Amino acid sequence: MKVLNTCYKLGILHVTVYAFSIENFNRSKEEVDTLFSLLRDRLKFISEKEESYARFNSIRIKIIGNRTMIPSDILKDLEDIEERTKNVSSAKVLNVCFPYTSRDDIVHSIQSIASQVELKEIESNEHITLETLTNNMYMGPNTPPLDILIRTSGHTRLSDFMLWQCNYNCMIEFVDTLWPNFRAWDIMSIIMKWSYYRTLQLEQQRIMSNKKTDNQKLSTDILKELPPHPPFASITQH
Ligand SMILES: CC(C)=CCC/C(C)=C/CC/C(C)=C/COP(=O)(O)OP(=O)(O)O
Repeated sequence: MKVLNTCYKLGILHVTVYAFSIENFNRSKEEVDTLFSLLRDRLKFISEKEESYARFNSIRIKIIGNRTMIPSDILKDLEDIEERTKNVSSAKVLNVCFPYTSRDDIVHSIQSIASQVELKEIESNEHITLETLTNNMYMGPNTPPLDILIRTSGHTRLSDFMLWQCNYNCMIEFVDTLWPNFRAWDIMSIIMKWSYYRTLQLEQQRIMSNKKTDNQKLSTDILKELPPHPPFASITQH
């Protein structure tokens, strides 16, 4: 909640967490059963304690992923939370990926498009476009672009998370911190870093559009005009 609140306070209204991957079903039955029973307890707690629920009340919670894989009692509780938070007045969204993998998301998107049109129309290719694929992902249409993807725990792999959404400008940040130790400051330092690089990028674009000189001179000019490296860079390098 602290990380989430920091994001919302800094104006990041869409936050997505990878709660459980489809691959996680391959862990031992004992581990999967334990995780699901933890989830059952937690869901019961959220539903029973109005006070706890109220903390979530201004946040729209969406379940992103393959619902056919969720046990029916858990799915019912999750959809109940989705329903109760669907019309919240604020624009804050928490996407919970459960159970999810990007490749399943992409297959689901294509299947969803195929179910909407005749097979012979699909053959003409006009229905499979960047836009239709994006709009039919589990996140649904009108989802803002992904700006920052953070992988905790020191692993430098994405474990099949948001591959489609990692577009040209997305910053991917790998941190050594384990998720239970991840604090508001960790998210703040990453956002400051992103904000610096984004400013840099926009500044480069501005300078490029203002200058009509040769490329060699252009890169020297840009270097001279850019702001100095931020003091917080050393903090993000553990
Ligand atoms: C109550 C509840 C549902 C708890 C879920 C806890 C849990 C298993 C979280 C996993 C989160 C996740 C999908 C991490 C991806 O990396 P990974 O470590 O799974 O990927 P890897 O296989 O690439 O290491």
